[in-house]
Amino acid sequence: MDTKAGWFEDRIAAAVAPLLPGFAVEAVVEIDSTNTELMRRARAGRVEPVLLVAERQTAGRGRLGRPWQSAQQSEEKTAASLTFSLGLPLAPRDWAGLSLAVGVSVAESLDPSGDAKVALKWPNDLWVNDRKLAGILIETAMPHTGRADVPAPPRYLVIGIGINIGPREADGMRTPPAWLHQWRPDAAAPEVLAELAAPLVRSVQVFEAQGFAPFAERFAARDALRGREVQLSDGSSGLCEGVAWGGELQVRTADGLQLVSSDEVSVRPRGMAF
Ligand SMILES: O=C(O)CCCC[C@@H]1SC[C@@H]2NC(=O)N[C@@H]21
Repeated sequence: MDTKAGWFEDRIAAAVAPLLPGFAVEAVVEIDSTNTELMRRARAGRVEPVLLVAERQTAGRGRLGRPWQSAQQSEEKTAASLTFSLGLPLAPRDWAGLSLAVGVSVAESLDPSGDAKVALKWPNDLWVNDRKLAGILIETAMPHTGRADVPAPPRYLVIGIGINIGPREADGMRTPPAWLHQWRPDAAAPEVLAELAAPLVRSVQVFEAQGFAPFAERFAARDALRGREVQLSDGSSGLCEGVAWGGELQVRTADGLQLVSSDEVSVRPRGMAF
């Protein structure tokens, strides 16, 4: 982990740290993966609330074991990607729909008016015109106290988010990229993080108390798949009827209405390759 202070780290400290009381805000130049680092810490018993931001990741990870490659950094003082993880202990009654609630929060921060058409592609991508702007990787660790008579704290949640800020090549991505500078040419990663960090923490707290229900209509308003023919990675296909109250995708196939959970399959609008 390269923690040498630079412009990026200074700006994160100045712009973001004051907005997140109770969280350690850490910015590093280079790391393997911000998610991997917070999961390592949690397994070692370090379960404090933290926001870890990296200017570069050398082994960024996406869902289903896929790599997450950040956009190429430019020569100027602008990070082409925003990559960070938020870690905190959490004890919701039900975890279903958490990644959707996180997506709603980030989409609303990046595009409050909806004019930029930032859409949510179930279960955890942000799209603009069917191009991937951002991805979300949620992981949890079960901290252990090492003593049978001492109850374990709630699960430690790690929310990793990668956002394309500047232009990037498709470079093997499954979905062609979109980037924030397409509609906000002057946006810089530290300030973007400052816009979305506090609403994200609030959203996670709302989710812990109330589950997915407060986010369901907001998800529906940005649902990229509802009303479209979709294909699942298990080969079946059908008409997407939006997201159920439990966060599952509803797909009407020849066999009837299927409730698809995110662990089972990937989904694409028909005609797009997996
Ligand atoms: O698209 C996906 O499948 C999810 C991508 C998540 C990428 C972010 S970048 C910050 C954090 N660290 C990682 O290694 N992954 C997440």
